[in-house]
Amino acid sequence: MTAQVLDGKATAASIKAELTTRVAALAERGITPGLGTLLVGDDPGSQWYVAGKHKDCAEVGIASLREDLPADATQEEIEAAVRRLNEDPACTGFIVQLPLPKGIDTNRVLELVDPDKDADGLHPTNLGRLVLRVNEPVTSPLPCTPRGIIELIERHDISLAGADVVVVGRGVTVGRSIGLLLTRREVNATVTLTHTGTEDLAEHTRNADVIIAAAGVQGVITSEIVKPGAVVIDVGVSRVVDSETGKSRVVGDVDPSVLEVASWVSPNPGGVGPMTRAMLLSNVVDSAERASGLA
Ligand SMILES: Nc1nc2c(c(=O)[nH]1)N[C@@H](CN(C=O)c1ccc(C(=O)N[C@@H](CCC(=O)O)C(=O)O)cc1)CN2
Repeated sequence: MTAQVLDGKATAASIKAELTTRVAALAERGITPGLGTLLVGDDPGSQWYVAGKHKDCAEVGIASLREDLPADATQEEIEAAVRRLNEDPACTGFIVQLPLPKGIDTNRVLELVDPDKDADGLHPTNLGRLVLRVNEPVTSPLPCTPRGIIELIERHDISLAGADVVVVGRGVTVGRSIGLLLTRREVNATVTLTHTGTEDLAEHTRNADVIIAAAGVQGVITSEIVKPGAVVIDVGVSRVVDSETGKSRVVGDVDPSVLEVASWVSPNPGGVGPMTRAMLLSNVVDSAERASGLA
C-alpha cells in the first residue's frame, strides 16, 4: 500500500479562494476585516510565519497591521502593544506570535487579548466556550492548527465520526485543544491524548484509526507503530541541516516508512502548515461576518 497525500497546500488555496469572495461581500457592506500581528524578537522562523500571515491577508483582501518589538522588550512593553491592538478599531482580530522570548509570562500576555479579537482562538474564554458548547454551533474563533487538521481531513471526504484518534503531544497550539474540536457532536471522534509521560506510545498508536503527531520529535511515528490503513497527520516541526545543501529545513514526526502502511498521510512541509495559515484568515473573516450580522 502507498498512502494518498492530504494536500494542505491545494486545500488551503481553495479555502483562500472562498475567503476572497466572502471578503468582497463584506467590502460591499463597507466592512474591511483587519488582522494584527505582534512579533517579539528576531527568530527567523517566527519572522517568516508573520510575513506569511501578512502576505495571505493581502491575497484575500484582509487589511493587516503589525506591531514588532525587539527581543529585549519587557513584559510591560509587550502588554502595552497588546492593549494598543485591543483598542485599534482597524484591527478586528490579532495574534501574538509564539513562542515569546524566555522570561516573558506568555499566559499573562495571551489573557490580555480581547477575546472578541482573539484570531488564534487561544484565549481562555474562547477555549472555555469550546468546553461548554459541545452541541451548539461555534460562535467564537477556533484554534487554527486543530481547525486546519479537521478541515484537511474532512475536505478529503474522510469521516471522523466514530474514529479512534490518538494525539501525540500536549502543546498548547495543538495537543491540548484538538480534543475539544474532535469530540464535538458534529465531528464525533473518540480521542486519546498521549505525551512524554505516556508509558507505551505504540500500544495506543497501533489501535488508532487516525494519528495526529505533534510531538516535535523527528520520525517518532514509524510504520511498526501504525495500524494498516490508518490516517496519519504530521504536525511536528524539527529543523535539521540538509547534508546535501547545508541549509536548514523542516522535518516532521512521521517517518517515510509510514507511507507504506497508512491510507492517507499529510506531508510536512505542505500539509498542516498551510492549513494553519488558511484557518487564521477564516477566523478573521468569520468574526467580521458575525459582527456585521452576515453569519
Ligand atoms: N500565535 C501563534 N503562534 C504560533 C502558531 C500559531 O498558530 N499561532 N503556530 C506555529 C507557527 N505557525 C504560525 O504561526 C506556522 C507554522 C508553520 C507554517 C507553515 O506553513 N509551514 C510550512 C513549512 C515552512 C518551512 O519550511 O519552514 C509547511 O508546513 O508547509 C505556517 C504557520 C507556532 N507559533
